[in-house]
Amino acid sequence: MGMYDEAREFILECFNELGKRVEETEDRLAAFQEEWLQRATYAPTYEELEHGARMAWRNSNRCIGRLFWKSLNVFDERHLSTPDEVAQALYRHIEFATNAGKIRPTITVFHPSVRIWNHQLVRYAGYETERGILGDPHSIPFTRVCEALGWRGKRTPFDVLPLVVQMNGEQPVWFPIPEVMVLEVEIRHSDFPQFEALGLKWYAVPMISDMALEIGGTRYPAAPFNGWYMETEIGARNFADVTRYDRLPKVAALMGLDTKSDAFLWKDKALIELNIAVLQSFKESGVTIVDHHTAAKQFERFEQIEMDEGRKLTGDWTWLIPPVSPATTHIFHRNYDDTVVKPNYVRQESPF
Ligand code: HEM
Ligand SMILES: N/C(=N/c1cccc(CO[C@@H]2CCNC2)c1)c1cccs1
Repeated sequence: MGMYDEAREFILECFNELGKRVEETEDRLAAFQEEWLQRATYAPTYEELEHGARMAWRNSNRCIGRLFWKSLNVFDERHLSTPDEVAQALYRHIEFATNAGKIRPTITVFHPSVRIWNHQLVRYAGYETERGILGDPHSIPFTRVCEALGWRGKRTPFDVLPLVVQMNGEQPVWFPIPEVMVLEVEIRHSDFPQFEALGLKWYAVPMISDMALEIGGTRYPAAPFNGWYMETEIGARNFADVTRYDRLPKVAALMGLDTKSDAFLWKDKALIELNIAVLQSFKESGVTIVDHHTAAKQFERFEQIEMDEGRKLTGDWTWLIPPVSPATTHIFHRNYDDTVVKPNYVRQESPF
């Protein structure tokens, strides 16, 4: 479908969902057609951008957190034209979304010529050293890019990477994130005092900055969005994956588990306690987080509401099931139509 039709169809769907009167819709369509004749492009109004960003979340097949799609906070920063202004808007996003731990799901939309090279606004650096890998292995390529641009990491396991902003395909510019702006949670476990000795911590707010927002055929390559974490993302993947922080053996050791045979299910015991530790620590620190059982129940309510409101639910089962105890959720026992509906958030090729 061409851009004209995609834009027209979006305006019709958006105005219908917003309960606009026929006259308003006709006026908007006339204005859109006039603009199309003049410039052959479609620039959503703020209202269309706000509702379009919310529809895109509602259409994110891999997202278990979609129940709250209507509450997304939308900042329109499409008028900014310098890297410094973009950096300031990103600082404002980080502070507003973090909200001292009471996390607010938020998106900031920049002009189509802006590109943010970070995978997430806050993420830890990764280094390959003679004595092995330090930090987050997933960040090794991007950390190299940051150091090539002049940034220098302290080489701790948790160095917060700088923001890297590119305008019009030009040379990217890096900006440090003030430490005071980055809320982090130290991981402890009430039943295992030695847990603290692992020195584990994680940042409070996941803010994806490398996906494009597509609305009515218009693409925004820089549209960072955040929600809050589901604990398994940190406890079962970031800390547990062998290709990430790989901490299960250390957790098993402090729990005094016998790790000589897989059949003792020591990895499974360590995994559960690590996820309990993440949940306890975030809750104790007053930082919003959701467990995978509650998240699945919220998603079930989302499924029901979509049915009630006459929309066809789409989803990607392989991502919707949690990585811990998936078969204890309703998601595991049903299937989902993975059709891609627009507006949506789409992956884009790496800029480096
Ligand atoms: C409010 C709390 C939220 C929770 C708990 C949540 C949870 C999740 C989880 C667990 C994943 C899978 C991530 C992975 O396995 O790596 C995911 C994917 C995703 N979420 Fe959500 N989410 C939330 C809010 C949002 C918001 C606000 C947006 C956008 C406005 C969003 C858009 C997406 C997208 C696009 C994906 C797929 C990413 C990809 O394909 O790489 N989510 N979500
Ligand atoms: N809780 C979250 N989790 C994620 C949501 C989307 C993507 C990701 C990270 O995806 C990476 C690529 C594949 N797994 C890690 C994590 C959110 C981030 C932003 C809004 S909610």
